[in-house]
Amino acid sequence: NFSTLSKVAKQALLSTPGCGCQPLTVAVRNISFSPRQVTSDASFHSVSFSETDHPKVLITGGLGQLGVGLAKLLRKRFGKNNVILSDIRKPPSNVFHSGPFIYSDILDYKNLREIVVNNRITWLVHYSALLSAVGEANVALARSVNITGLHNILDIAAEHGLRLFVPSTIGAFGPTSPRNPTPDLCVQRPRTIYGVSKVHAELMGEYYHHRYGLDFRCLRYPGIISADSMPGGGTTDYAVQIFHDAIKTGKFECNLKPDTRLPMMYIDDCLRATLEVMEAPADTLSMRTYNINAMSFTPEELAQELQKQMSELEVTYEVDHVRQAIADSWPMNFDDSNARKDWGWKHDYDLPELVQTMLNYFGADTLMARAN
Ligand SMILES: NC(=O)C1=CN([C@@H]2O[C@H](COP(=O)(O)OP(=O)(O)OC[C@H]3O[C@@H](n4cnc5c(N)ncnc54)[C@H](O)[C@@H]3O)[C@@H](O)[C@H]2O)C=CC1
Ligand SMILES: CC(=O)[C@H](N)C(=O)O
Repeated sequence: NFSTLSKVAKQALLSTPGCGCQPLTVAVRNISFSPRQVTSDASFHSVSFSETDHPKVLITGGLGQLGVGLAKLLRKRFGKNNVILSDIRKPPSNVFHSGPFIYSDILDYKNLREIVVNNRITWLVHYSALLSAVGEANVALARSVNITGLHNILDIAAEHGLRLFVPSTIGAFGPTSPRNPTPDLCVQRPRTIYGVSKVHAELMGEYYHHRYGLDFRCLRYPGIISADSMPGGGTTDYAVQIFHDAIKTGKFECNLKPDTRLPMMYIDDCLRATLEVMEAPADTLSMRTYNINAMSFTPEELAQELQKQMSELEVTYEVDHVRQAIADSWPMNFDDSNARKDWGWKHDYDLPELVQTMLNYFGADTLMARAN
């Protein structure tokens, strides 16, 4: 009946909107229109930039492929002690000694809140996630980390007036999206838990922005290629592994078909884009979620570019059907014209510069030694 229904509805309104496990505050539970203690001008009780010289940044999931590099870039800009890396894994000693590191499990709402409060955090970069291939291998964990964890992050950010960056991905598109090129706004029906969770993150972040004034910023990254950090279990991992195997053995077995075209980017471009969009004045952002891109290539094209310098490199193909199906549903080319127009996005690395930079990192000496 109506009275039971309205009791249930009231209960739902009064319960915690975020993690579902820890109440935000007593005040939150008495305000049905907001997920947090205060509304849009939340920053009055947190530290704003005008009060400090620099933002105080927390990076979650910081020990993956991208976090350590981002911490390095942000520390150069804002000072070593203003950027805290966090993860649930034990940091290698060089990372531990290079700046502040803290344990943080994004599924633990109270732990997150304690870190944000004790360190007077003003920017949150949320990198924790399970990527596309590992996500398919463990859907329950991916759902929990990528969706429940994101809810905690959104509520913490809203409650404390933080500027929040959450990366999305080319994987947020699916087989019914236009693939060549894929614009910012189009059908998004991904077929992986990773993609579903990232569309959810985009929509929730934008909803919190419009509803509660959360300063949410999101870039859809292409596959990222780095030399000094390994990818965490995605579909684009081959484009990193090929360099390691080429240098070590002169051979590479690719798990995608030779003509699988995907958007890609060198890590320095990706991290710079992240800093640039975080620093962009709010009035330059006509959207809160942007595609960014640098290049698009196939395994065959990448191998050919490498073979220009390592003519003896042998590439064979042994297709992984899970990864291939994912790649076949993703964009082939990414339209990032809005990012270029609104906040001046411009990539530095195309395929030849990428390959040269990666080979330089691994050392011309190693290559020479192999050639002789
Ligand atoms: N690397 C790439 O090619 C791309 C990455 N992205 C996004 O960028 C972000 C960072 O990516 P990567 O560094 O490559 O990911 P990664 O898989 O290398 O690292 C993710 C990190 O999250 C941590 N993590 C897992 N569960 C956690 C929990 N409960 N609490 C705290 N941390 C937890 C892991 O320990 C790991 O260090 C992710 O959100 C990813 O979706 C988006 C597109 C491309
Ligand atoms: C493109 C991504 O999001 C990631 N590298 C993956 O392949 O899962």
